Amino acid sequence: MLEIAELRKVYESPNRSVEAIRSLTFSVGAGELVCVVGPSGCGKTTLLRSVAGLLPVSGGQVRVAGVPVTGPPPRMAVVFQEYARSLFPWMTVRQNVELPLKEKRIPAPRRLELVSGSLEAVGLTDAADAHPWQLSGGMQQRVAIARAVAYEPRVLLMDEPFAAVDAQTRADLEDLILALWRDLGVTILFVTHDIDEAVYLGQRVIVLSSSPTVIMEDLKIDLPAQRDQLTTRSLPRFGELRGHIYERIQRAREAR
Ligand SMILES: Nc1ncnc2c1ncn2[C@@H]1O[C@H](COP(=O)(O)OP(=O)(O)OP(=O)(O)O)[C@@H](O)[C@H]1O
Repeated sequence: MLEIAELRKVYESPNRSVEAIRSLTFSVGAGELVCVVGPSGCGKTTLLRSVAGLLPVSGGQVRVAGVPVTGPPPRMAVVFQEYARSLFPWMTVRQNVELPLKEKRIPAPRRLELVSGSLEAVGLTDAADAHPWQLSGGMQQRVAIARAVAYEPRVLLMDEPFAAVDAQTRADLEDLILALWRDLGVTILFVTHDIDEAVYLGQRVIVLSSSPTVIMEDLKIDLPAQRDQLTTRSLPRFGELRGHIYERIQRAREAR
């Protein structure tokens, strides 16, 4: 579904050039959930924005379902960390979720169906007529997730989506993503700086080096497919995988 081939990104400005990504090559199969971790500033957001077609790349190519990305690809949705900035405060929850569907020119009856279905999936049916600023941070992020889900994406990109919520809400949102992923069969590329979160969610975890970035490791997470916060996180294998990734990232930081 996603092919990233020798992706390179250099940010050029008149007095400075920053080589954010040197060369990245990996792919994500249809229906896979792959997490990306790496030291701060290693280019995780740059990678995601390149895949989303929001940033011109300096070299290499990104393909979605075989088609080279030159702008935002169809049927791709992105959830960012800053939910407060990604929702329109003057619109209700329902209107926020509906907006991209209007832009996609989906007929009104189908829009209603998709909006109700996705609000129900994230447990926000009762908040449909509230405004984002009347909701907690975790609820606002669920609105952003509902908006992405209503769009019926085949690829969902998530950029540290839970970094700004408290630990309990974060665990709930992680489980929400796992449930949606299983139900919808969507392909997910999930960027996080939280190693535990990457191991808990991912079928694979890609570990990036410090900038200029290359892949340090592409690790299969051989934990049972059925995951839950208590059992999965207390498995000895969970600890081993976490320790292994932690050590790789430490090494990446020291090599800077
Ligand atoms: N618009 C820009 N212009 C110039 N340099 C940039 C720009 N955006 C990012 N960079 C640089 O590219 C590198 C990668 O940044 P990026 O935000 O992609 O990293 P990140 O891994 O997402 O960081 P973090 O984990 O701290 O969120 C950094 O050195 C950053 O300073």
